[in-house]
Amino acid sequence: MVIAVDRGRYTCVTGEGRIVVAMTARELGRGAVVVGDRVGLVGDVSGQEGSLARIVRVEPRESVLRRTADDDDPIERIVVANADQMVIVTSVTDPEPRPRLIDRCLVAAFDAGMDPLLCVTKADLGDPAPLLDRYAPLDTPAVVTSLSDSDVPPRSLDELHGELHGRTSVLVGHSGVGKSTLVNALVPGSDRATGAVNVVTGRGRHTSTSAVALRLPGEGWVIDTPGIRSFGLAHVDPDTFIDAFSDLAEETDACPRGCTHGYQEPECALDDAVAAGRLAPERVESFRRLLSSRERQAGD
Ligand SMILES: Nc1nc2c(ncn2[C@@H]2O[C@H](COP(=O)(O)OP(=O)(O)OP(=O)(O)O)[C@@H](O)[C@H]2O)c(=O)[nH]1
Repeated sequence: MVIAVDRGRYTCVTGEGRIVVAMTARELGRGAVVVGDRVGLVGDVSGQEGSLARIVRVEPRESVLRRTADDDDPIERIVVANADQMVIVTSVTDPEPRPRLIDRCLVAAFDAGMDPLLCVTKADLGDPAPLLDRYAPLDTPAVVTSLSDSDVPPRSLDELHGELHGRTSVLVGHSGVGKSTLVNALVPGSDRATGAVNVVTGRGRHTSTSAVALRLPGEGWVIDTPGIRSFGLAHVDPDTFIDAFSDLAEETDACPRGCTHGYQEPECALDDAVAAGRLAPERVESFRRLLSSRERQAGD
């Protein structure tokens, strides 16, 4: 399994737990291997210092998390392969929660076939309830954490450990929400700032812009990703956005045929549901905003 990628060097962990650094065989092409990939290695797989193996095969992926930098960006990046859970990390404050980014992550998780988990951090700095309430109508599980010095040991991590156990979970979120802090608490000694990437570069600082996978104590993997500002969805058909808004999707059964549920729809059942108090207006607004921000393009 590939656990880190940095400047053409791929850090892999073998079935026996050996760390092997590899390059890719030329015929695989550039960018063919990402963190989370299961690969076939040949050559020097001793893992000894200075050794370099070669990746000659990438096993079929069970899932692929993609994103584009912007909604109109044709270049699609694969963030990780083979993750089965997306942990959407968002802080109560500092930085403020960004529901539109959360919604985008939910759409991306749905598209990739991953189970979403909401992780609300920095609960010591404010009340997580408003954010949790907003997402309560979805069936998305949520955990709350607070890792301040005054809350030692952080009891709340038990619940997160439970949700991550035995799974391959990718953490996504805006820069500064506390992903690295979480990883350091979840994987003792991981020293995220100098983590697996250090093995590759020999440098003291985490300089990679790609994801890094860390083995959880017990069973499972957690994959930390660099903080993101946006989650472009150029690769997702807007007709499927509604599927990630399961609270809204139920109501749209009553919509006229062909209704896109967007701002301009005269008879959309979402408006009736808001008027009747069954849906929060901000949830519908969130969905419509997302829909309108993503103009239709050829191939949708
Ligand atoms: N009060 C409080 N501060 C926290 C908590 N979690 C993280 N922080 C602080 O928030 C800041 C950002 O945390 P990081 O873990 O570096 O955030 P990140 O999401 O990894 O950020 P990027 O590396 O930019 O993606 C640090 O100063 C942490 O000490 C928390 O639960 N409570």
